[in-house]
Amino acid sequence: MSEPVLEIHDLRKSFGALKATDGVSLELRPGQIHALIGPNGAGKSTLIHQIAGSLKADSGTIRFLGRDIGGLDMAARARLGLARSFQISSLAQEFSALRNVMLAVQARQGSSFRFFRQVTDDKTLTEPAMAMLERVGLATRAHVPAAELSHGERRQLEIAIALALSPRAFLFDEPMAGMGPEGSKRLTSFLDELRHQAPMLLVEHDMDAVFALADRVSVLVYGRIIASGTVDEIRSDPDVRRAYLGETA
Ligand SMILES: Nc1ncnc2c1ncn2[C@@H]1O[C@H](COP(=O)(O)OP(=O)(O)OP(=O)(O)O)[C@@H](O)[C@H]1O
Repeated sequence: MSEPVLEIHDLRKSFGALKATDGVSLELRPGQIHALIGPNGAGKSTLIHQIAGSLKADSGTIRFLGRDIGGLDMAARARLGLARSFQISSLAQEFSALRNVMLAVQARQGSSFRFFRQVTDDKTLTEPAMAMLERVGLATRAHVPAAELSHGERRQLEIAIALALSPRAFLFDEPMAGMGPEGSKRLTSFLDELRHQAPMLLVEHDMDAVFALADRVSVLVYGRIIASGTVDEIRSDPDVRRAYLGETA
C-alpha cells in the first residue's frame, strides 16, 4: 500500500483543563477522502488548525509527505502543498474572482504581492487562473467582485484558489455549510473528482456527503477518535451510533 501523504501521531492540545485534542492519530493516503465527523465541540476544527499550522499542538507529530512539519508555520506548510479551505475565507472581497485566483497563482510562483498591480494582464497569471475558474464552473463570473458572488459561487472560488496552489493534500472544514440541497449535490460530485488531484481530510456535518464520498471515516468525540473505518463499518458501529449517529444512521 502506498505511503501516507499525511500522518498524525498522538497529537494533543489543551485549552486550560479542556483536552480539545486528546491523543489523536490518523493517516491520509493518496487518492483518499478521509472524513472526520463528530458532535459540535468535539475538536474537529482544533485538529484542522493544528495540521494547517494556525495553532500549535502541545505534543505529538504531524508528518506531511514524509517530513515532520510540526516546526513550520502556516505559510511554509501551504508552500509544501497543504491547502486548507472554507471555514476561514481566504477571499479578497473587493477583487474579482479572476484576480483572487491570480493572487494564488502568483503566490505559488513565488513572486511578491507588491507587484500585483503591474501584472494584472500577465498571461502567465491570467491563463492558469482562468483555467482554474473554468474547472470549478465559474468562468462566466470571472470579472465579478468576490463580494457580489453567491454563497455557492464563493465556495467554487475558494476551491479554484486551493487548486491554484497545486496542493498535495486538501484540508476542508465544512465545505457543505450553508449550501442548499442542489449546491451540496454539485459540490459533492466535484469533491469526488478532486480526490484524483490530491487526497482530502474532510470535516463535515452533512452525512449524505460524508457517506457518499469518504473512503475512511474517523469519529471524534471529546477530542478522541472513538472509531475509524469504512462508511459501512462506521454506520454499524454501536458506539458511534450511540455517541453521534443515533438518529441519522
Ligand atoms: N481558542 C480556544 N480557547 C479555548 N477553548 C477553545 C478554543 N478553541 C476551541 N476551544 C474549545 O475546544 C473544544 C473543541 O472545539 P472545536 O471548535 O475544535 O470543535 P468542533 O468539533 O470543530 O466543533 P463544531 O462542529 O461546532 O465546529 C470546544 O469545547 C471549544 O469550546
